[in-house]
Amino acid sequence: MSSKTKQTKKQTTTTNAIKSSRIAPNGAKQPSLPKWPAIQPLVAPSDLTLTALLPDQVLTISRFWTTALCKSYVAFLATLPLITTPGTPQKGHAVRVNDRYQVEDSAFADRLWSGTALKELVEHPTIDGRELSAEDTKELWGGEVLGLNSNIRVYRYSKGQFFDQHYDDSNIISFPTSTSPIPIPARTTWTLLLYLSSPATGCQGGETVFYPEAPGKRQVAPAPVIAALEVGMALLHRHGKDCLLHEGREVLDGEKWVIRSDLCVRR
Ligand SMILES: O=C(O)CCC(=O)C(=O)O
Ligand SMILES: [Fe+2]
Repeated sequence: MSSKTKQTKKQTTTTNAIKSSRIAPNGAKQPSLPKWPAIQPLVAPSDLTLTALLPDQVLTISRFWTTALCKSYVAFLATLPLITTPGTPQKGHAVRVNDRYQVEDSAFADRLWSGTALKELVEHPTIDGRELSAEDTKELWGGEVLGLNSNIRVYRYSKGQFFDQHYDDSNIISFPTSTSPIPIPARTTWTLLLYLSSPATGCQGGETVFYPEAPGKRQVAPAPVIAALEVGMALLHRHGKDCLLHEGREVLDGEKWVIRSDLCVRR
């Protein structure tokens, strides 16, 4: 078999999870979208809360997705055409060794936002039992939150793979809405990581570690903050100019699956 035929064969086997290609209003062919499974079963929003792993910087939501949902998603995500990132990164980018899949999917971003507890928890946050005022909420997220970035990223780290120390950039985007053909000018302010794996699914290592800065020149930096993997846990951390140096530690055994997006605020 020639390499071309091989490639075609591979593509047809991997596109089963993906809808056939779309045509944009201007007639341009757009890449196809995954047929994401239903986001259920879920825990009721009233049974979930935000916890500060590092106040004002790193927040988590345990059981954001149920174990059953994570399991069905991992089975689905494994059918997507994931691409192994090169070991040598672009200039200025962190060494990131994992398999990843990336897609612009505003409909899925919206399901992940309003079809789960996330919208409620972000719009009316209670952190460690403390309810935030509307003003504090706006300050926390860096503006009026519109929803999630349609840039959806899926990561699979196998044994030996990791994401070296780096900062996440804030991005300027156009936020699509169903109510208007004109998108809203927006920017991303916080990274969302949704963990689908943990030691309970056979994944060892792979923790996300944050390195807080020393409060002053002559002071020592606080100890690193370690987010241990938990199936179904969502983690939000500030990015852009307020991003802490962080990394995804090497996976020592099993696989680590993550879905990534970002919070978007009105510009
Ligand atoms: O996978 C992780 O633990 C970290 C991922 C990350 O830092 C990123 O997506 O920018
Ligand atoms: Fe990051």
